[in-house]
Amino acid sequence: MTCPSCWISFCSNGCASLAASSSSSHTPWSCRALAHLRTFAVADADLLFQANFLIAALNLAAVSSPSFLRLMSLQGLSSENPSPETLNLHSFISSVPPPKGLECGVSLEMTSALLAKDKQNAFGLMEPFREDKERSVRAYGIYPTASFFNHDCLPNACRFDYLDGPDGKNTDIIIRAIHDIPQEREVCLSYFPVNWVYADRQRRLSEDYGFVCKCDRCEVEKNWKDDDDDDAGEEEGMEEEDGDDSDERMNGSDDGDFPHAYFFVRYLCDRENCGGTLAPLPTSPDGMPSDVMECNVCGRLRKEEDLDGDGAEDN
Ligand SMILES: C[S@@+](CC[C@H](N)C(=O)[O-])C[C@H]1O[C@@H](n2cnc3c(N)ncnc32)[C@H](O)[C@@H]1O
Repeated sequence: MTCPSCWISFCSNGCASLAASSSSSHTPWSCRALAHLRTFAVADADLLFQANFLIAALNLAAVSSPSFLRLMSLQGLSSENPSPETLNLHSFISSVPPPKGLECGVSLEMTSALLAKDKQNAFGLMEPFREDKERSVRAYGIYPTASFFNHDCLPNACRFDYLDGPDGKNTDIIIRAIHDIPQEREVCLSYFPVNWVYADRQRRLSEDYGFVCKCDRCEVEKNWKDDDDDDAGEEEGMEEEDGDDSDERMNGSDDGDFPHAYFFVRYLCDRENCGGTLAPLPTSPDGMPSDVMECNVCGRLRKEEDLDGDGAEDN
């Protein structure tokens, strides 16, 4: 179903009327802004996503001031030297009359801060996994509570979503522990697939999140030669590891150069082109932990005892 004013598509009439309700995403203001966006020369798809984010964020100021303030409280500051893309997006958004609640207009500082919050906090919900095709992002969302999770290149929790699952249109995300987490240990996610090599991880963390990662894994991998790095996430490299001593390696007590082999063998999905992370299904209603692991990308289920030879957990 297509909105006749801005030409945005909805999956059904119900979805369109929900979006058009007074407290939701498709208000008269956002419809006008989206129509204006169609006439504005936006250079590429990434800028278009960001322009859509700015419209959704500013619309939030009109429909729910507490939600907008919550968004503004998330990590991500305006830049002192805005990029040409930020200037371009600001020139678009400031050419739309501001929404209710922001009558004094949208400053360059606010545009820049909103874009930083988007970059540092948005979760990309992916289209369903297919072995023969690289997945692309299906939707972006900001989940302000989940935004508090910091990153670790060997995370102890991971995110599941079921956007195209049996319930349909389910935009919830679920964070599950990958293994038992010792008391007082921080719960961390990986902001991208765990099998990315050191250089790619550092680049993404520096460009999009503004920090240099010094986690245990990076401290080991920064000393690897480039060709070692290329092998890090590949199955051959992992399969060469002997499962019997991998607990010791995970604890860093081995002087080998792949102390995280245990994590890769046990918690990385080995399905072709998947790269997902495995975590146990939720506990049963009577509190019994599940021994079935689910992949957060392809959804494959596997019994814990089938994952490796020793079946032991170190935490
Ligand atoms: C989604 S937020 C995470 C929560 C944030 N630390 C907070 O207090 O609101 C992402 C930002 O947290 C910081 N961050 C996350 N993981 C980090 C890490 N391992 N080391 C340093 N900073 C990290 C970076 O500033 C990053 O841009």
